[in-house]
Amino acid sequence: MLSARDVGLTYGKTVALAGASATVAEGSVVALIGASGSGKSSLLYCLAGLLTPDTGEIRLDDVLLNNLSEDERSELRRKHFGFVFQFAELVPELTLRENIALPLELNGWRRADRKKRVDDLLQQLDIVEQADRRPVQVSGGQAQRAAVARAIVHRPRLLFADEPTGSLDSVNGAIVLSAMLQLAKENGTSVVLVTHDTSVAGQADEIIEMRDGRMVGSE
Ligand SMILES: Nc1ncnc2c1ncn2[C@@H]1O[C@H](COP(=O)(O)OP(=O)(O)OP(=O)(O)O)[C@@H](O)[C@H]1O
Repeated sequence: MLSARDVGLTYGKTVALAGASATVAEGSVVALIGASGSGKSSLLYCLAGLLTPDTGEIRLDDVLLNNLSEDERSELRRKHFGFVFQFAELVPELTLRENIALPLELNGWRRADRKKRVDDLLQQLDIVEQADRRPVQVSGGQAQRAAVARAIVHRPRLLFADEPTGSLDSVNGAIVLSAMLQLAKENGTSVVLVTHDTSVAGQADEIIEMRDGRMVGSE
């Protein structure tokens, strides 16, 4: 469904990706692992249409992402992609409930449908009591669970997660990860996950190990 072929990306003199390829099948969980600086996040951002590679192709079904305009790419992300980053990156002025509802507002969901969907997720992620607090008024694990809810609330086809458990202790990390993977499965969402943690990677359907900007084994 989503694929990168022979992707190259440089930042000035730094080669971040040197012919990286990857395929994400419908409904599967793919973990990107590898040493610091090996290009994991760069590949994730290229796959997600947040960065445009210098060379190579990114395709979603038959659509070549490289050829889309910035507006077309952001519409694709808004409708079909969800994102979880290491630090929840919620909007600080909004409550957890309001943060989670944001993608639904942007996608034009009706108020009653928004409320039902957000209430369901608050319950599934066990943050009902914190729903009307702002991010600074909840724990890191609760904020990250809200970030997972926000990433998946509009039932995206793809969820991109960059070290989603990296800022949490192991107990909270495990809770966030299992919630994320379970929700993804229920929604038929594929997941692309960058992680340093082998126990996290172990829960993926497929592991892609990066070294020097490409997949290990493809040199
Ligand atoms: N915005 C940027 N400007 C300049 N160089 C960058 C930028 N982003 C990444 N790089 C460089 O590109 C290379 C690949 O970075 P990338 O973040 O993809 O690696 P990573 O495997 O995700 O690393 P980490 O595990 O440390 O996050 C690194 O050498 C990095 O320093």
